Amino acid sequence: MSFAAISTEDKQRALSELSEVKSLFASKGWFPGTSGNLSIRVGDYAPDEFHFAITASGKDKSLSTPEDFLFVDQSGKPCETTRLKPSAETSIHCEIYRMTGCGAIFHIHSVFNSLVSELFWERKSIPVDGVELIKAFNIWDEEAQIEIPIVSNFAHVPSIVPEVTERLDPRIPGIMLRKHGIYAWGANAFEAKRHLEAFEFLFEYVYRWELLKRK
Ligand SMILES: CSC[C@@H](O)[C@@H](O)C(=O)COP(=O)(O)O
Ligand SMILES: [Zn+2]
Repeated sequence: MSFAAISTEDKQRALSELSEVKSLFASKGWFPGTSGNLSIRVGDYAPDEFHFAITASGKDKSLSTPEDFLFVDQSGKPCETTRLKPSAETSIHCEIYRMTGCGAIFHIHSVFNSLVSELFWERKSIPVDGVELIKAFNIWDEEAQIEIPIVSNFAHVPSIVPEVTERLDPRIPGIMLRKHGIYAWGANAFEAKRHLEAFEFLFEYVYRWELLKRK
């Protein structure tokens, strides 16, 4: 499906959902120092052709302006003429959409997600054992145990992508970048938000529990 074939209503809906999520996450302090990026897919999906709206790079994400978002294609190229630059991390969004066919991807930096990414770096994943909020990922096993993958954080963002390809676990709707932040996704914005909120709760839990155990 070409970008032109996607209805204006669908594009507008994606932009207003992004705007709503951005304000909410900003109110939680989830975009310190212009960090973080958000995207929502529009139109039909095929692994080799899809489109999504994404936050423009380097903006103060606690503000609402007419220049907050732009549309890009599956290779991260803008779909329309614009002076806006897509997020510096667009290639990671492209790869997650390509691999999962999801509908929305939200990325934030927080102190707890950065701490646990380093705490468990040698293990290459963050273990979570039997915490109720694992159910937010649609994992309903009694005392479920999950591992959230951690990948390297390189200054050259495209170099991060092959590790995402290798480590993404279809059962877990998130991947952590070392000492950087979490990417969470879902079928739509509602689900991606639920997943991100659950991850952040679990990271704080895991961090505090590790400290208690080590006392
Ligand atoms: C300003 S520090 C954060 C950035 O380096 C990056 O990790 C980030 O999340 C935001 O980049 P952006 O290009 O605005 O999407
Ligand atoms: Zn980031």
